[in-house]
Amino acid sequence: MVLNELGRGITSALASMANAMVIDEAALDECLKEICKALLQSDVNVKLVAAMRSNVKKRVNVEELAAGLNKRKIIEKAVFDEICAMLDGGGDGDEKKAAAKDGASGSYGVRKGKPHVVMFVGLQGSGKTTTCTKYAYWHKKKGWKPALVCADTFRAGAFDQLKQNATKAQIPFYGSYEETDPAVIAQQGVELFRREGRDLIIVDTSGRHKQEAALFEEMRQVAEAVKPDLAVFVMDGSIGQAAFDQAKAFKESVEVGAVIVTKLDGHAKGGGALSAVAATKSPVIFYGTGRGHQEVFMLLEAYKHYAKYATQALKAANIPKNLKGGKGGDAPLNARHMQQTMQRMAGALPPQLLRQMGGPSGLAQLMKSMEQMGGGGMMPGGGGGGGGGKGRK
Ligand SMILES: Nc1nc2c(ncn2[C@@H]2O[C@H](COP(=O)(O)OP(=O)(O)OP(=O)(O)O)[C@@H](O)[C@H]2O)c(=O)[nH]1
Repeated sequence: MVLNELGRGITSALASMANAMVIDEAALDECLKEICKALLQSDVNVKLVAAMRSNVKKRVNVEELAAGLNKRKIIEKAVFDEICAMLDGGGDGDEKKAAAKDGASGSYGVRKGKPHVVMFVGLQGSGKTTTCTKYAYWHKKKGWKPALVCADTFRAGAFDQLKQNATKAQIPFYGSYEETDPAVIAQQGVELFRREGRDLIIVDTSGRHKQEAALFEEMRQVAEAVKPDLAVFVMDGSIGQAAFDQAKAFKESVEVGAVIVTKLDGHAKGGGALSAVAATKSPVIFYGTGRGHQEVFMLLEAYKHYAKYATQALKAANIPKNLKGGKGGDAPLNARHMQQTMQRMAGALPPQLLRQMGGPSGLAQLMKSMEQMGGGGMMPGGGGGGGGGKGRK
């Protein structure tokens, strides 16, 4: 996946700076140049890249840093924070958008104990219908009672597609072959499933493009009819630079609170996602990596992506490269050491990112999942990083 290449590019830029004889303005500039190159190659908007560079430069004045301070650590932390800010959209502190407290019980913006309506919006063919079912299925596995409503009256066959997906995933659905007003169908479906006690009602809408004013008006009417707790902007990972304008147009019409990037199993560079994050000020919550409803390791994929940056946090928190214990460094970590490591790592992560990961317990769970996946990419020095970290000062 191209995101891995981005992760590698960033890690290797930081590693070469760390290996420089002297960390001065020139070394910082060289490191930032490499990071910017990696971001641009991944299709991240040039303005965002420039802003990231200038923010890091504003935060770190290498020449003025007092002697004795660990310049490498300060620079890594600044880069890490700025990249995280690109990912999580900054948020607006709105309670309803607060991340789920327990990463295992719900995804971003939905919490157990209260019914939710989640509306999916996006361009034609971005993967809304497919992702609706994946999203429903993912939550069903976590004990939710999801239901799907097809408010796409524009594309012939949309209802049949949703019906087919929902049937395979064994999730109740609602739609109509006769009714032509999507707002009416959406309202009827939401009311029906509310009566049935469903706690996650997902409304799929037609694909539309920002030039289509009438379709945008229709989307506003659907939102007005169902008053979603969360509107999710679904974007094709290969959309690239166009993501910013499109996402912005959606955000101006409905209160988009989260982004899902699809088709990252293909050749998509994925960097456009960061533009959508910037335009909607909302975080990426899932990644779609396939057509089937069971390809629902999306949150884990997102976590994996965060993990790249969490790796930087581990370094910034000065946690040893090798998390294994014992004299030879080969024994498994004991529980106490692991807990201490988690605490230090949690302390080094920006609070918002930590919240998205489900707090310290979500972070611990993530570490465990990464271990189970056998990648070791989460662990510093455990693969995935460039350079191996020798000769570091
Ligand atoms: N490879 C891959 N294909 C995907 C993914 N998500 C969706 N697709 C495919 O993309 C195509 C469009 O997906 P849909 O879910 O129909 O998209 P949509 O946004 O609902 O489409 P409209 O309602 O026409 O706007 C379908 O062929 C899906 O199988 C993904 O993550 N990976």
